[in-house]
Amino acid sequence: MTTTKRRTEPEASQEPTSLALPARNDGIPLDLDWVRQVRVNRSAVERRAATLPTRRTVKKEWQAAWLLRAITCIDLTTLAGDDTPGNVLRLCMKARQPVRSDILTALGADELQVGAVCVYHNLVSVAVEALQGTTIPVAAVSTGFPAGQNPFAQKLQEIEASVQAGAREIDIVISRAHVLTGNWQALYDEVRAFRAACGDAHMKTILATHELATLRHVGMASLVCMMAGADFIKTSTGKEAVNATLPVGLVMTRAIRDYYELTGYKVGFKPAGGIRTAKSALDWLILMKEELGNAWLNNTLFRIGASGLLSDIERQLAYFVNGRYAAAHHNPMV
Ligand SMILES: O=C[C@H](O)COP(=O)(O)O
Repeated sequence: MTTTKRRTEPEASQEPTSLALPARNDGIPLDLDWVRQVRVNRSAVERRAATLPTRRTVKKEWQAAWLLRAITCIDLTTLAGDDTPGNVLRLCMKARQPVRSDILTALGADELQVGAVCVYHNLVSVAVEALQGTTIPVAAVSTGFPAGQNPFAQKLQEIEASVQAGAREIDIVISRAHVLTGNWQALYDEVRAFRAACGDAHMKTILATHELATLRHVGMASLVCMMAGADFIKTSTGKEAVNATLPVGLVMTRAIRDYYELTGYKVGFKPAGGIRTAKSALDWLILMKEELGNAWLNNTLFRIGASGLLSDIERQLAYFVNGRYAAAHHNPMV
């Protein structure tokens, strides 16, 4: 993505030395000139995305270390019609101890936990209770997830109810119609209102990129959502026909870079949907390192939304430790 804007004074410290939370993105007034300047060269983006997985070879103990890092960035998710308090409880147990202790010990790793547990609103209180005594936040999908076709007032109430129930992170969906009709002011106002309703809860803004028609729209919507105060921008609900892809990730991370260079705010990135293999988790980590640098390689600025990824990562770690794959029942998901 190319834009011509640049921040005039670079921030003094570019790389964090600890995992202290970055300053929250307060947003800025809607800058329509900047939004309209966005251009995306689709074939260049696709070429670059295709080379990303080949740019770094991460093997052996380095691969194990990267996979452990990936686990700490997972928003461990269940968003199914047949979710019950029981399977959310089991998911929370997994979130507390995502990898078998014998494998962790063999890797010389400390205790490990995932980035968050992500559920539908009605199961927030179950997850909050199950995670008591940990620092793992509960994230709630909201605003008429996944289609976002509920009345606006109802969307605000849903956010407020999830925050009230203890969700510390809210994954909202945008109205795709605002993007498809070029109504950037409406998108800005909507996301700004969602951010106000979130209060202290961090807001991840789901673009549902596959439904935005073009990569340019993805870049424009990313910018508008950040201007409106998104703490994270997120690719997909996991329910679109195509979910997180590297070309979309490239456009969104470059929008994050442009926004940071102009405003000084670090906005996080969350690819979600269809990410199921350890190999793909490595690809996403490589994208983050290449496009945004080490500052974005931790769970304050990077999450992977996934329901099935952890099983494969645990399987690969077991292989690294034991030299053979464990049977599926040795690493149950829930
Ligand atoms: O936000 C997370 C996604 O809904 C998870 O999608 P997934 O089930 O394809 O991993």
